[in-house]
Amino acid sequence: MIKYRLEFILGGIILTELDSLWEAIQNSFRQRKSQVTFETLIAPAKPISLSHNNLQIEVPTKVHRDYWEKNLSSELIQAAEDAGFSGIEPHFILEGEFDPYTQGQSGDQTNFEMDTPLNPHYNFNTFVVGEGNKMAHAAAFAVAESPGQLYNPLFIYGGVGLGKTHLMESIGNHMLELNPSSKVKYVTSEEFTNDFIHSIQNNSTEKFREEYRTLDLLLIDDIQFLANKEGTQMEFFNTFNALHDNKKQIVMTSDRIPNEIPELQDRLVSRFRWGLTVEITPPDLETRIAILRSKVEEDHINIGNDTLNYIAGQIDTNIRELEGALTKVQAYSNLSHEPITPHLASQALKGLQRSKKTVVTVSAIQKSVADYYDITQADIVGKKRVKQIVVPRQIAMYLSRELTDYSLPKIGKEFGGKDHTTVLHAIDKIEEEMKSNNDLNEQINTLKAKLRS
Ligand SMILES: Nc1ncnc2c1ncn2[C@@H]1O[C@H](COP(=O)(O)OP(=O)(O)OP(=O)(O)O)[C@@H](O)[C@H]1O
Repeated sequence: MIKYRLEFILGGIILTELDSLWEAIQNSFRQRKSQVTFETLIAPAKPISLSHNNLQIEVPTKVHRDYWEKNLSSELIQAAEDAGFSGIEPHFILEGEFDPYTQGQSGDQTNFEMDTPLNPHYNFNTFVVGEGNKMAHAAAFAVAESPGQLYNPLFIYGGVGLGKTHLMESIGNHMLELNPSSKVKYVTSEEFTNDFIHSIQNNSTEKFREEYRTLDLLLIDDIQFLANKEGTQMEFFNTFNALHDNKKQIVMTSDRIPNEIPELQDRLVSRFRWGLTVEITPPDLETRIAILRSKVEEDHINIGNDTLNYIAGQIDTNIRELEGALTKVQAYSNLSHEPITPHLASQALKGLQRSKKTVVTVSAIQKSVADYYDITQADIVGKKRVKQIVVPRQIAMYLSRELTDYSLPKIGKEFGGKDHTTVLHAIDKIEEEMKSNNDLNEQINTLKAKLRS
């Protein structure tokens, strides 16, 4: 089961996002439910995988599944959100129902054979096209129709929760629809890294290469996390070349353009720019309303246009947050037994400030801080220990915590793979210094204002 987890190997210690999420969910239920409920109905559930907000949970019986679906789902989503994982979608699977072989996955210990299955919901039909994503959508569709022929690689970049993964997986699903025997693989760059590390540990690099270099379509998500990973970059370079030489399609996503990815080898940067680089920008109001409308129609939820307009007006950047807001309103209505109206939505979304945090990306913060202190973004995410760089780096970490929803480990990763304790230490240092240093307060306020404008 552990094979399906997202693993982050840091100096021999394996931390999983899934573990920390599950622990937070369990703690929340432990506090709020009676001991007997917890032990009988909650504790037997086991997390299986977390992939792009899709949380798969295994339960032993149908009774458990019904109970989780009817009584615990909303609380689970809220507990996850409180722990910094917004927009989690739980799926419950009966024990024994999940068969890795039927998922096209082998049962041996070699991690690279464990593909993350494509999410069937992520297809072109469910993707709402608007001003901010129409170019990316057109390019993705063209690539899905003629893989390897037009834009290779296709590089999609943009802020958090704007639909990069949805679009990328749509290419995979469309291609499989047109040609079911195509060999399609979706991985995050972290999964690629872990697969590679496992293949070295298991003396199976040949198998790894065979797996990756014979694909028709490689979808690789969040490529920015290849930053600082020399060995994996080299392997990816060779994988890229093998696929490209054979006219096999490569699609990548990132939160920034290739040359802004810190410590990415120049030869990779130049290859990433061989094809087409397209941006997804935050949706305008009309698109946000259209996304909400399509979601309620799909889920057969009865919500009036005035409420949808209200919700879309409240969340103006991140589509994952937008979907989370809709779920929150529904949950609020279910719990209070009141119909969904704009007034109820305003009550349900009272604590919205958290959502608005994600307006700014960590990369934008790093860039602003670097510009402000006249150093480079690479300095900010690098390892240099001189004071002129260390303090701005700590300020950037502090602002990342203040202005985004990122957890400490996630912030650490954005800063060249630093440990979460380093991030915590930086934040503590800045907070302490701010108590007595007016200049620093002023600088931080200026940066905040700039980033929020
Ligand atoms: N244009 C769209 N139409 C319909 N749904 C969308 C659209 N864009 C995004 N979504 C939905 O918003 C949610 C977040 O999208 P997705 O995970 O693809 O974002 P992302 O850009 O990959 O985020 P991250 O940067 O965190 O990886 C998903 O549930 C997705 O289906």
